Amino acid sequence: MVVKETYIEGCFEITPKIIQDKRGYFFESFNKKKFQNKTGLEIDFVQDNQSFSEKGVLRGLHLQKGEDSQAKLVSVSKGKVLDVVVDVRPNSNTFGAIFSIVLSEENKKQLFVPRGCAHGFVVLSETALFYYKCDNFYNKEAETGIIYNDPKLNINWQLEDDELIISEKDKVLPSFTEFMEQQKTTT
Ligand SMILES: Cc1cn([C@H]2C[C@H](O)[C@@H](COP(=O)(O)OP(=O)(O)O[C@H]3O[C@H](C)C(=O)[C@H](O)[C@H]3O)O2)c(=O)[nH]c1=O
Repeated sequence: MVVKETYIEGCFEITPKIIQDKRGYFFESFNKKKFQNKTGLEIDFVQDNQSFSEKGVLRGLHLQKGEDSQAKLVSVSKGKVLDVVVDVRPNSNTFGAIFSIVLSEENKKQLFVPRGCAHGFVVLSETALFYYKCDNFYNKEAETGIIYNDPKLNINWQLEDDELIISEKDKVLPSFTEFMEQQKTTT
């Protein structure tokens, strides 16, 4: 597997080694020892999630706060998404950095999203099956996030606004500025 650290500190792009034979292909979608050797991180994933979405669905930008924060290993098993990470860790050397990458059934790439980063994706194919591992449990009370179209972040989601399908919950997420203000009061 090839592991490259992105320009967000602790966020890694992972390309698994695909073993082809006459029957098809095989790859290790996660190997704790190899992951630790390549990233230097010892991760214990405790929850796996899957979500299925139609084209234009945008989920995010989400994260869980405080001790409920989650690192995620995200991938796409069917279809194609644009995956986006925003470093909102106040003390990070890459605070405010935005990294985006296409994850797809075809490229089989994975992205490791460190704790404390906001994460989201938009579906570019007709449908997409999104699969991810988390190193902390879901806690609804700890959920927070940033509105997808925050003017300061100015993320290019590659689709027009009228193509996007967004949950009512995500439509009222705070702005980046409001989110950072909220962080100050809770830490
Ligand atoms: C995340 C989660 C949700 N749920 C329940 C809560 C709702 O009844 C339903 C849908 O939840 P939500 O609309 O928050 O799902 P997404 O919009 O896909 O949320 C995810 O989207 C972005 C991309 C992320 O990175 C996060 O992992 C996660 O927030 O599943 C659970 O039961 N367990 C869970 O771990």
